[in-house]
Amino acid sequence: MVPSHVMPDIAFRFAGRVGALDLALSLETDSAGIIGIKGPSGCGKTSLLRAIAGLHRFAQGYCRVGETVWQDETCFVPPWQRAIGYVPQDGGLFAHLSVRKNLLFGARSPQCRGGVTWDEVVTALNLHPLLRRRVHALSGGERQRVAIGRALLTQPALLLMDEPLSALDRPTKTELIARIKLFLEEKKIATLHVSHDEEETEMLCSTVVSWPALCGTG
Ligand SMILES: Nc1ncnc2c1ncn2[C@@H]1O[C@H](COP(=O)(O)OP(=O)(O)OP(=O)(O)O)[C@@H](O)[C@H]1O
Repeated sequence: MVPSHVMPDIAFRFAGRVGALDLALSLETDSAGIIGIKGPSGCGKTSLLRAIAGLHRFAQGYCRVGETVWQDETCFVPPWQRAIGYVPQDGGLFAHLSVRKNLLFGARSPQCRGGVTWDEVVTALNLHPLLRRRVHALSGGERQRVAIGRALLTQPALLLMDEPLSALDRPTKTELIARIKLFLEEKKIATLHVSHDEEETEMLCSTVVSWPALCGTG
């Protein structure tokens, strides 16, 4: 297994308003690994992932992954130019397309740089039986596997996962977590993972950051 210290480090500091909340968040890591983010409902975890993805712009922000700066006082890199794989809470799949076409959409992303192959992703997430299916005919857990696969195929430097396994039963989830963890570590994909399931977080993540530790330091 490849040690997590070879993954790119992450540094961010955001401050600003989301809805009725004033948020100040910061985190700096020497080695990113798979970082779990815990916190009460509504504290801003999704907003944080959206800010890192470039989908929400805090009034003040700084965000760097490895050597690459995505936001600071002088620059704001648009979402499509960030090497991000984002798995939103609802999966964000295209309902009118097949699973194969959803996955290909990730693979065709302009941020592709190689490293993660189609076969590896399809095998790791056991997507072979689903490839011809339409998204609207999938179960919630199947959709989540496809959403993770699509995000991985974009060859992300940073993977953002928001409740990615919430629709899975415990045995399936346990098996999938082991496969995903191995995959992310082998491919050195730094990851931020949000979940209310403490067991999931404990199994998947190398580090867990609680919301109070993230807040008030920005
Ligand atoms: N587009 C929006 N407009 C206004 N308020 C918003 C918007 N998005 C989120 N909020 C508010 O910002 C706060 C943080 O929301 P966010 O979804 O980031 O929290 P969360 O920690 O991910 O919650 P959960 O664990 O329930 O998913 C909440 O009070 C929410 O109501």
